[in-house]
Amino acid sequence: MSQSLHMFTSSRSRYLPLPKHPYSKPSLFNSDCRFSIIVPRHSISIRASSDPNSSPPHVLVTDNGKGVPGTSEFTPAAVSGTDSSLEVDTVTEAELKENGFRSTRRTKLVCTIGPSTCGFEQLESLAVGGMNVARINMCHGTRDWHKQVIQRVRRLNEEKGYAVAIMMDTEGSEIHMGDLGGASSAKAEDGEIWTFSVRAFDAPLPEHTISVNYDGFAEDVRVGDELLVDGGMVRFEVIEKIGPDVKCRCTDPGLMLPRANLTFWRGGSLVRERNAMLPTISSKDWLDIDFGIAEGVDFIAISFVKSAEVINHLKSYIAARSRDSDIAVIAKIESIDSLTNLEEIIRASDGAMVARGDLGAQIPLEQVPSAQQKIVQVCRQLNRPVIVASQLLESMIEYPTPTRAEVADVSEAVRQRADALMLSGESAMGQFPEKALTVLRSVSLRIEKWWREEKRRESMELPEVGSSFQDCISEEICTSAAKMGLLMLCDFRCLYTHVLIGNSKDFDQQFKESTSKCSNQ
Ligand SMILES: Nc1ncnc2c1ncn2[C@@H]1O[C@H](COP(=O)(O)OP(=O)(O)OP(=O)(O)O)[C@@H](O)[C@H]1O
Ligand SMILES: CC(=O)C(=O)O
Ligand SMILES: [K+]
Ligand SMILES: [Mg+2]
Repeated sequence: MSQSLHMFTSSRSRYLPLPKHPYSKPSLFNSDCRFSIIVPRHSISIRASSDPNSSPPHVLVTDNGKGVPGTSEFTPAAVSGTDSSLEVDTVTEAELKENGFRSTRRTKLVCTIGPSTCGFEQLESLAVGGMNVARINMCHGTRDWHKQVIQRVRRLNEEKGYAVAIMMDTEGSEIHMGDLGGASSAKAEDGEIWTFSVRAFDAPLPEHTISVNYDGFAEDVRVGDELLVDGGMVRFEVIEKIGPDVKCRCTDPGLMLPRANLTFWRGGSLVRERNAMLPTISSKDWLDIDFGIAEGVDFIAISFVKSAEVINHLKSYIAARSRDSDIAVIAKIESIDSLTNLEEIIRASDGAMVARGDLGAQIPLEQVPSAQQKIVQVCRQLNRPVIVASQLLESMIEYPTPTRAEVADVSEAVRQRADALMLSGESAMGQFPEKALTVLRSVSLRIEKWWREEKRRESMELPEVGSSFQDCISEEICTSAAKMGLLMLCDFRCLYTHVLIGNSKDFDQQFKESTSKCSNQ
């Protein structure tokens, strides 16, 4: 019975912007929402909760602690939060003032921070541009470098009233290249012969040589295999094995970046030899996780998750390390195993990421869009926030405008109801990080508006209802109750916002309209 409430809350949740205290830890996701409107003789409390540790997700609207209020006449007096004062962050407030509640963006935006964006002013520009989460990728840079970024983001929040969260992304222990001996990139030309080796080299590396982090690489690979760098951005064919060295001929030229991921394919399938046994969380990752806990990051994203077990393990580790920590664990779906165990992984996690970069190196590229759709759908059904990541605006690393295809891709992710979109290289090392963020923001807003205009909000599929007649009745009642609750929540939020930003004269009118709308539903 609770399943349909659960489902409905999650499907609508993205459309409910969260009230935020400027200094509170913001949620990625829009379904944990509690606030009260205090008006003379009434205390209207609205609570939409998806806390997996508490009761099943639900929406509760009460007046003076009882029932759902009817159409009584209220006059606005004050607005206050339940536990602490509730405010929206500066960016949301500016958006509200400019566009009003109906046009406030719901899709959260995640920016990977790298050399292009690590300065205080650059971070501030991203915050102004709507960045909700700053992601630091532990594959790159030192802990001191990341620590500085975290401190700058915290300072921005404290001094300027932003609510930017920090997400730390682990390296994971999949096979990847070394750091190119300090070079920022290496160009492989068509037909060139390169050596991939598990030997340890002193910098600089011999010409056309790449070091590989996985000791079993030379044994696992076979002559004739296809070697893909970064999911196929550059391709090689294995032509010879000489002890620890593997000689390869470049078949698809391109630019290789430091620590790029490596996969090898045989007869059209990904080869998963002993490397499938590599731990999801490496010893370096555990040290990074300790660092993240000590720095109080808001999210830890785990790369190459294979099963729910690793998520549970990490969650108990975090709980043991810091008793009242509320670090959320995000499962990155980027391996074949994570697709196989999708539901149990998402159930165990606080959210998921469709990490299309590595996913596209593990499954054929043409299967990535349907995998994305499936992951987003499972997240909606299990009430977990989901981030769509990688190559959303890849061309904007170099160019100031996106391609039409990229805009269509961003639109599709929003249309699928992803909770958040992520920039990677575009913001980490691209030439136009702010422009890329503007594109994400404006496309998200446009598609959300389109949804509202098309009145598609209701069309989310409900899970299979029980087969017996009695079960159906319960489901129907629950669904209707949830719809009503959410509609009210939406409208109360609207009223709340108007009061908050000083536009309270509409309060009475709007309250009457919204409550009568609810009672007509
Ligand atoms: N902290 C950093 N320092 C230097 N370069 C960085 C940093 N973070 C990201 N980058 C650059 O931006 C690119 C894209 O970043 P991204 O976080 O997507 O990494 P990735 O290497 O593709 O791995 P992942 O699969 O973890 O996303 C990287 O390849 C790297 O060149
Ligand atoms: C984000 C990430 O890890 C990927 O796309 O592979
Ligand atoms: K990573
Ligand atoms: Mg990845």
